[in-house]
Amino acid sequence: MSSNLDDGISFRSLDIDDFDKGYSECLQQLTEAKFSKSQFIERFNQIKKQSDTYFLIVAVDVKLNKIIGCGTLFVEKKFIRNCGTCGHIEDIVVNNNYRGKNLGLRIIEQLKCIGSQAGCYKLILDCSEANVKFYEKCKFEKKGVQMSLYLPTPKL
Ligand SMILES: CC(=O)SCCNC(=O)CCNC(=O)[C@H](O)C(C)(C)COP(=O)(O)OP(=O)(O)OC[C@H]1O[C@@H](n2cnc3c(N)ncnc32)[C@H](O)[C@@H]1OP(=O)(O)O
Repeated sequence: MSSNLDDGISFRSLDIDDFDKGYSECLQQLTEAKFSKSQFIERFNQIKKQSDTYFLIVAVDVKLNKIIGCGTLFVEKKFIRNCGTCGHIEDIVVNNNYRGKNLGLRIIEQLKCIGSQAGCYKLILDCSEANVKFYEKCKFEKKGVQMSLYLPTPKL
């Protein structure tokens, strides 16, 4: 998966070299996302083994060779809906300096396309009220209520 309109931004799958291109820094504009290079490589390799389940894409400023946006599609195989497949959109972020140029929209378009090819009957996501308008522009509609329960995580 790779696409490049003539604006110096390319879209492609996350690569093992992307730690050095600012993947963590990009994610830090969404939430806490500090991890070492070895943690990145370990997690990257775990994800890579499930290549029909995890689709992580990045937007790259080609001139700077720097990651300026990213997004994830997680594909869930279900029993309901005739053993249907549901896509979960996660961790969408565009670098501050590149917002408002339709990059977020283009990341979502890429994930929609991947979801469609993976046979998803729907794509769902959780977001804050502040991002509702953005996702409506991406043709999502408000449905249901988001609920969370944070669990104590074991120290590894
Ligand atoms: C499932 C999740 O991951 S939820 C978490 C979402 N990510 C974050 O909150 C991280 C911080 N925010 C960001 O990274 C960015 O602001 C994003 C990803 C939400 C949007 O990315 P951008 O590249 O700036 O959005 P983009 O330019 O593609 O906007 C598309 C349209 O939505 C509109 N839009 C974007 N954000 C907003 C907003 N917060 N409120 C209202 N409209 C918005 C734009 O004006 C544009 O409309 P237009 O086509 O009429 O001009």
